[in-house]
Amino acid sequence: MNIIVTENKKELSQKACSIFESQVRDNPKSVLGLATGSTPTGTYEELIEGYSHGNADYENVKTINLDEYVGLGGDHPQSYRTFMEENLFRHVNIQQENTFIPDGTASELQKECLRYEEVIENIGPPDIQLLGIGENGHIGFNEPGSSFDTETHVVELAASTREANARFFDSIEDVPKQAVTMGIRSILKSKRIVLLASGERKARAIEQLLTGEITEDFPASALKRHDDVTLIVDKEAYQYAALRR
Ligand SMILES: O=P(O)(O)OC[C@H]1O[C@](O)(CO)[C@@H](O)[C@@H]1O
Repeated sequence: MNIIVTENKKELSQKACSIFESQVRDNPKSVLGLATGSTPTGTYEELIEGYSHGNADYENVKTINLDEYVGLGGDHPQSYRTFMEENLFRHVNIQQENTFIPDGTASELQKECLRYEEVIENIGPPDIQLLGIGENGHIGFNEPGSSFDTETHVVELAASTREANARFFDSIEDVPKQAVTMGIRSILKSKRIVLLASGERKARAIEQLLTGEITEDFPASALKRHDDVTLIVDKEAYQYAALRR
């Protein structure tokens, strides 16, 4: 795993942005795997800023997102579709029909999972996948204990994940209990992976990722089985790992 340690989240976001912009400049028809959560928002801000300076053209880019809450339609303020529209899509010249996110309101969720996996097969796999990491090591919504063999599937969210994400909702009761997420196997299909971690809150997870074993109890550890992963981590998130390396 290639590791880039930055001073702060701003620098982390700039590094991630420049990797994604290079990808799009090198291949204007790139397929980008995208993530939600608060960590990548800085990267999206940098991409929007870069777009305004002509750094990259998204006209022919396609995007595939990791996950969506079950029960939230694309127009729900907390859906990941809305998150992506607000944080990136509507600010660059990406075509709406080129953006793919699971449908959390599909009446038959199992069919939706199969359909989404076909999207990954047919449109993707992503040339590059952006990932955040949960405090418990989750990637996408693959919680500890998830099989490394899963493709897109429905998950029950861990209480800790619902608590962590409650800040985006009026109350914890409003946080959905399930999500549709790309599985670990789907994520590992990406050609390159860029994992971001920022802040003290992620320091234990990064320590475990870099010093622990590969285990389904810590989903992000599956990334060690991929041969092109870049971890961009700020000093705060790297602090415990730094002591042990
Ligand atoms: O970047 P954050 O908000 O800390 O979230 C970390 C991870 O948690 C999720 O938001 C899911 O809870 C992931 O999408 C994200 O990678």
